[in-house]
Amino acid sequence: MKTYANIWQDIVRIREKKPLIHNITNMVVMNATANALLALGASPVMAHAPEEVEDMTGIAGALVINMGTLDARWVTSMKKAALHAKKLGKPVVFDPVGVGATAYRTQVAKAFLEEFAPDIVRGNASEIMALAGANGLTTKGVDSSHTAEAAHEAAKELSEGHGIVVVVSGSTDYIVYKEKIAQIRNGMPMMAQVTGMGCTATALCAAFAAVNPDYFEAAVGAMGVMGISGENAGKLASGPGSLYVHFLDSLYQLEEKDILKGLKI
Ligand SMILES: Nc1ncnc2c1ncn2[C@@H]1O[C@H](COP(=O)(O)OP(=O)(O)O)[C@@H](O)[C@H]1O
Ligand SMILES: Cc1ncsc1CCOP(=O)(O)O
Ligand SMILES: [Mg+2]
Repeated sequence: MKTYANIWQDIVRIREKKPLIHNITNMVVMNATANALLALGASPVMAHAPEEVEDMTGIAGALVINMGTLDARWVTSMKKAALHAKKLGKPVVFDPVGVGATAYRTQVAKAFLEEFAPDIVRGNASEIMALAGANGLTTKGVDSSHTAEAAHEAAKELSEGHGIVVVVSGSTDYIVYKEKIAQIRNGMPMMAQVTGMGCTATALCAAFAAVNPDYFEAAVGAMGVMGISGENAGKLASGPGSLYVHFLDSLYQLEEKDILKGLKI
């Protein structure tokens, strides 16, 4: 199957080009996602001042918009950066963290989706269902209370409605683009007990999108690499703390054979 070769080619490109990934992300995961991008081979920068986001997006290979710790000033920055990225044709990857938990998050996420049609949206099942659904669906916070299986119809609806790639993460990851769907069954359950793993998946989608203009393929690559690295880390970890450390090491040490032998797509 060609998928593994495409993924490996993208990893090689990321390691060679070290694309700058501009992250407007939440305060919980800044360090974790920067480390994961570095371990993969990309070059992260976290910058959210409205005075500089356009300049930063201008020199980046992709933009991550993550609404984990929202406030009004950050929303201004997110919109400015996204508008600029769209103008320049650079990929925008959106993580609607906690959408559905509060009216503010839901309003901001839906407005962002309508206004900018980000190239890739990555969320957990509850978030994708809340983003697609009527105003009624609520989420508990940032963790999912639904299975990814329950959300793939919602993902399809969002993808078709906005012409974007939608990723639902979980025990199986679903990557959806209109009528196309890929399922990845890598990873391990303890990944959900390390904060920032979802945000890391989103950041990796941006790194892959910076080197591969086929954003469906890019998202498949990112989720495959997340899952394989998580699985490899899980073999060495004794709890969430060591899982995180081994995850970074596994990402850094990825070899072609890990993709060839490990990818469950
Ligand atoms: N039960 C599970 N089995 C395997 N992988 C999982 C499981 N739960 C989460 N993951 C993986 O952990 C990463 C984060 O996903 P998830 O926990 O759904 O995101 P979030 O942190 O946004 O809630 C993804 O790469 C996903 O594939
Ligand atoms: C705990 C928390 N609170 C606001 S953002 C955040 C991090 C969420 O990260 P992830 O969705 O990757 O687990
Ligand atoms: Mg999340």
